[in-house]
Amino acid sequence: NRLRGLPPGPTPWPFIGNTFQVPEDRIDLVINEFKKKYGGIFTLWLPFPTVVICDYDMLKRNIVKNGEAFSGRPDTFIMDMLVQGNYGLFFMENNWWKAQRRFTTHIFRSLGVGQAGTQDTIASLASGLVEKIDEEKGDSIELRPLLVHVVGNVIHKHIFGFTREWDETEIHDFHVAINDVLEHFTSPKTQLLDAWPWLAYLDKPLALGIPRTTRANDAIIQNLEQALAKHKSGINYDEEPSSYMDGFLKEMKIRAAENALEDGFTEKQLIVAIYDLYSAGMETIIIVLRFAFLYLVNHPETQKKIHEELDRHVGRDRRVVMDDQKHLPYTCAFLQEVYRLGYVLPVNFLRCTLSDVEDCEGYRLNAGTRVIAQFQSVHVDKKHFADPEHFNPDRFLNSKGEYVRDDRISPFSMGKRSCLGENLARMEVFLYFCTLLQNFEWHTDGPRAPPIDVITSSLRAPKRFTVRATRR
Ligand code: HEM
Repeated sequence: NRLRGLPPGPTPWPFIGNTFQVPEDRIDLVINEFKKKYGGIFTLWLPFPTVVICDYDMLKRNIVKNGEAFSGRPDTFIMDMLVQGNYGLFFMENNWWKAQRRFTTHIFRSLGVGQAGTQDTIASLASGLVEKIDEEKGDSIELRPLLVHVVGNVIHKHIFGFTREWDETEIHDFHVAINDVLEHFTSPKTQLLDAWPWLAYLDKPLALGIPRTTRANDAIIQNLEQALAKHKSGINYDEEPSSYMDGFLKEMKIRAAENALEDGFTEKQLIVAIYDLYSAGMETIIIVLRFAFLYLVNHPETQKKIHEELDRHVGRDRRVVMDDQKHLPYTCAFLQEVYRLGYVLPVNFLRCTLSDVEDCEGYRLNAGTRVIAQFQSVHVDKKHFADPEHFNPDRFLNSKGEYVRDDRISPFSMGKRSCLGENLARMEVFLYFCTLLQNFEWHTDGPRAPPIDVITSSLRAPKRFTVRATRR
């Protein structure tokens, strides 16, 4: 590291670097250990030298203030294997990315994301969810499959223009397949393949899971291609787009007429962009909501306060809307605490520098250096949060009981590559959570609350747990 002018870090092994010192099921915890030893910036060889930035001020100074330089994504073996290159919204690192990101933000806004349109979609799905939970009559329930349907349907509606019924299986099938694809997606072991692609032949001994990943990936692509073919045959180009797919196809047509296809408006890009939106917009939100209910039943005093607040400001008859946030400080503080401890990505997606960075905390990073903006470390940093492992929403209320939004909690990351779906995700989490609390009292399923145990792979989620809900 010294020879290359990189920040210090644990000694790498030849060929494999630090790969086996950062096991994927504890990667966030190991990074926090290295932070104690090396500080807020250090180098891990995975197996390419990768600069990890995990201190709040350092993240602000570099990832945010020098955002453009830190907005690249490296080429990876896994993306080549799955979609034969850097397509889609996550991993595109070329001039297309800006145009694609701008287009997606624009079309989402025109479809009502962050506004009344999406709020209505969520409200209608939430009332279906309440009915489903009612049918259980206080019996033991696992929230996950129910959430797959309602959360999956929101992104499905925005992408395809319609929702699916409870007895249709498409959304659940996608959910199963995407979880297979994501199993080892960001694992340091998978990154070994970036340097040594032939290691793919050692799939079994290295437990890389490649056959399962490719099987699930092929099924997803095939389904999306079929959906696209069906959609194309029914589209009316003269109408306002009612879905992402419509909007994209219309944009393709306009650009073809103007001979301006250079920003990547192709069918291949459409398929992978939908793949990204669908996968990013489903399991992440489900996990946050599951964390919310797990903490809720572990801290019954919080449920009482949220119920009181909802009864006082919303009542039990009208539906909850985003504007209610102003009057629900405790609920907002509770959810911010859930976002703090229930971070969904154990390790952030890889970035790389697009240009030479002369001074990154005293080090010079060449263009193309891999970087991890590890905001999760800040969430549990003692310097920022007293007793960080303890779940305590009160930390986000001031002396007047008002909610204080805290920039140090950044579950959607920061800088130019921060989450594109943040508004949609925050809306879903708030509306689904509040609707379920407005209608039900939540209990542990058994004498003791389920432990706060997590499973970590590319995503970090609570282990399976069940709860009971009784009508209020
Ligand atoms: C609670 C839910 C969610 C969480 C915690 C989350 C978190 C994240 C994080 C940490 C990143 C990586 C940023 C980086 O590289 O620094 C990201 C990127 C992204 N997210 Fe989300 N996300 C969520 C929901 C969504 C939703 C609902 C969508 C879309 C509908 C979405 C679409 C994306 C996309 C497209 C990117 C890539 C952005 C880029 O590279 O320019 N996410 N998200």
